[in-house]
Amino acid sequence: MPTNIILRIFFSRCNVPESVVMAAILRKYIVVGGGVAGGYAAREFVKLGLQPGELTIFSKEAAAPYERPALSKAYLFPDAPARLPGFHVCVGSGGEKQLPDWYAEKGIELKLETEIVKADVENKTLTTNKGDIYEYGTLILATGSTFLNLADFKTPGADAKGIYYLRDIGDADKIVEAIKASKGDEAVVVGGGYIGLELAACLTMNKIKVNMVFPEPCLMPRLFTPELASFYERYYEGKGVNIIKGTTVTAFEKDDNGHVSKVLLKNGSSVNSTFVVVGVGARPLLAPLKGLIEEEKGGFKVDASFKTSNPNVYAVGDIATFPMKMYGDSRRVEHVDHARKSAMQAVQAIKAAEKGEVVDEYDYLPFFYSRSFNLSWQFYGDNVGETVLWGRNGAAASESKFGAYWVKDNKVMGAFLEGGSPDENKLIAKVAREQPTVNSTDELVSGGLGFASKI
Ligand SMILES: Cc1cc2nc3c(=O)[nH]c(=O)nc-3n(C[C@H](O)[C@H](O)[C@H](O)COP(=O)(O)OP(=O)(O)OC[C@H]3O[C@@H](n4cnc5c(N)ncnc54)[C@H](O)[C@@H]3O)c2cc1C
Ligand SMILES: NC(=O)c1ccc[n+]([C@@H]2O[C@H](COP(=O)([O-])OP(=O)(O)OC[C@H]3O[C@@H](n4cnc5c(N)ncnc54)[C@H](O)[C@@H]3O)[C@@H](O)[C@H]2O)c1
Ligand SMILES: O=C1O[C@H]([C@@H](O)CO)C(O)=C1O
Repeated sequence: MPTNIILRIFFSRCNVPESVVMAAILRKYIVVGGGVAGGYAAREFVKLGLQPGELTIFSKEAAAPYERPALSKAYLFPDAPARLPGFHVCVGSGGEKQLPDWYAEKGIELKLETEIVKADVENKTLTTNKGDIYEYGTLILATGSTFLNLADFKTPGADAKGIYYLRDIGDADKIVEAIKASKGDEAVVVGGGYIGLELAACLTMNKIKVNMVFPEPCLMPRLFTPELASFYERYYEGKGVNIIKGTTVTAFEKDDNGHVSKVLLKNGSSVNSTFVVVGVGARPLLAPLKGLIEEEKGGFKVDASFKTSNPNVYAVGDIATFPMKMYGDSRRVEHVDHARKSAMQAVQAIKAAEKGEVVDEYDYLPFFYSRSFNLSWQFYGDNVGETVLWGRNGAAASESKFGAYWVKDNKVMGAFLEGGSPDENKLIAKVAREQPTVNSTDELVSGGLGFASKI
């Protein structure tokens, strides 16, 4: 038994408080969560000046921070799949690859496979699952999200073997093994959001017949309009994906070994399948600070520098509900671009505060994207108001570019582009940022990308 635990048992019997027993390890900065935001926060600390021993990062995962988006894309490719160390942060945004040695060289303590299980914001301490107690000067929470599990919805048979979820590299490795083991059986992908879209493509690329099941009338309902969705649905069907819309899974049947054998649907039909991937949404991970910090819209409420209701605690990435300056409201965003930028903003704010300075408010332009098969789309801004599609027929015929603008009160609020080059994507980002006024939507339809190039 480790000495600290023996000591704790001894002192607890003498009624001595734990905080007196355990000398806390003091750190100027602590980051809880070694995902995307954790990795980008580390880089920003180094950039702005960090002394060895000032920063500890805790991660439940065994791998140093990596670019999570790769897991539902190149990690699952049949040929030349991406593997670590190839996609450690910050390569996803064109930065240096931070291997574990990078953290050691910079004097950063990277505690992998270490979960923070308890927090005390009054004494500014954190307790790890190994029983160590750390005391922070400033804490950055970057714990991200976890997947919603069908077992949480009490779907019968949801505990069957052969049902997979995807959040981290361990999950991705299980899917890779299942792909290798699959012998011509059909797969079911549950959910028509990001995971559904990207996993249906990856499994198909691995020559697995995919049935996609989702409750909405069209794919990617969070963003796509029915017309946009119909292009992607037709494209996927052309690749052999069977799309089953407007229904959900009611139960999974198992074989004698407890392995999934059949997926039963609410519409009365069923699919014989031994391989199921579920992507039905995510839930932000607020533990172990839940209850200790003010919440809003399901996340920790932060100001424009990502400071929470506790002045020593910042929250970034998926778990932060932040003021969206452009739209005058507050939002939580579960996308990588925001994870990177919010982490950088928080570190800049922390360092500025030490000098009695303040940073500019976070002024975020929402940016979402996905890649699957030979498709690649980007969206910037706010998907509110009327949607104006351009170039759509050309796209269906030749895979040439097409896009959409969202217009509200005569202002272009959002812009979408399929198949854009980096420069073209910058053009649509500019439109969403500048929100130009349009008198008639005709100029958007006829102008297409040309409209964006004039802004
Ligand atoms: C498969 C997949 C693909 C994606 N693809 C895209 C994409 O293409 N484009 C896009 O914009 N977004 C994408 N996203 C979303 C994007 O990856 C997330 O928004 C982003 O990773 C959030 O960063 P984060 O640092 O807040 O959380 P995460 O990157 O999830 O990191 C959180 C880390 O904290 C750890 N942790 C949690 N609790 C504790 C604790 N108590 N103690 C210690 N460690 C803890 C977790 O294990 C994890 O390592 C994808 C997400 C997934 C799951
Ligand atoms: N390219 C990207 O940005 C990207 C890629 C992968 C994952 N992610 C992130 O990972 C997280 C998880 O992604 P996701 O795709 O699971 O979430 P999502 O919110 O994108 O999609 C959830 C989908 O689940 C479906 N659904 C909901 N309840 C259901 C039910 N009971 N039965 C069947 N289907 C149901 C719906 O079709 C819904 O669109 C999100 O935070 C997402 O932003 C992002
Ligand atoms: O942002 C991203 O980072 C990874 C990859 O580019 C890292 O090499 C990926 O697939 C993204 O979409």
